[in-house]
Amino acid sequence: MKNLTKDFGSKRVLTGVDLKVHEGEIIGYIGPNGAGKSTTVKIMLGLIDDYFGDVSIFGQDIANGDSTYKRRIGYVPETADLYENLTAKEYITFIGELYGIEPEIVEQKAKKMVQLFGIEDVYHSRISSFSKGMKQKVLIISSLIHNPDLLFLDEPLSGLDANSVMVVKEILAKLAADGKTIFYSSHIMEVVEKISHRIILLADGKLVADGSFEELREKNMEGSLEEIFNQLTGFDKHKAIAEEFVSVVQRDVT
Ligand SMILES: Nc1ncnc2c1ncn2[C@@H]1O[C@H](COP(=O)(O)OP(=O)(O)OP(=O)(O)O)[C@@H](O)[C@H]1O
Repeated sequence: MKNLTKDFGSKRVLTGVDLKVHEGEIIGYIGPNGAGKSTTVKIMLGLIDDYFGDVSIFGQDIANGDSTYKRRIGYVPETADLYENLTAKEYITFIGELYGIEPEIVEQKAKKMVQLFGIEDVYHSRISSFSKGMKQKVLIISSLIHNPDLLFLDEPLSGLDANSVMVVKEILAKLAADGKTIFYSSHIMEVVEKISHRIILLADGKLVADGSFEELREKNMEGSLEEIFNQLTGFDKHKAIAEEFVSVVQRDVT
């Protein structure tokens, strides 16, 4: 991205973002609510096209009208509209076929991936009957079924149990070792700290930090990523806010 700038009406939500990402990197993509993370991801996915600046993916300017680069991208959105009337099998094979995979191949892959995620019992059930974690597994499988080179994950572990979290973390490490590039957006700093090779912090539409966790710590920032996040975003009021909030909760309601 070069000088990426985006306005929604009169509001500037991204201001001159410059970013170069390499193959095999797991990028912890973090920032306060409303910082502009989803907006940058949507621009890279081609879902928002009226922006200023340049965005190139796989060496190609995404504004050149050729959208074939999207075939090499996988995406787990924070909130997804799954077609819940479909069964897991129908949904995953539908997504796979949209990416141009042969039906027999997508079915074989889907069956095996569902089995590895421990949801084979509900493979033929409608997604509407699934728990949150089961839906999340369907989303993760769908994002990977076409073996993408670039992955955008927004709170991908949401709703997953502790065992499944371990499996997904291992999958991401393995994919990155195989040269896949992963944008990992999350507000769970402990996980971002552990899995990211590089952490990028966006605040108020600007890039305010970029480096490995160790590099961020060396730059006079102490403690965990959560504490570094607090320092970089100038936030130290959590206790005062919590106290005031509880005092409002406790006000008489009669
Ligand atoms: N379609 C839209 N129309 C107008 N404003 C928008 C639109 N989409 C996003 N915004 C604004 O752009 C800013 C950045 O939003 P964005 O969703 O990119 O933030 P985010 O970093 O992903 O936040 P979160 O962590 O809460 O998901 C916010 O001020 C938001 O209100």
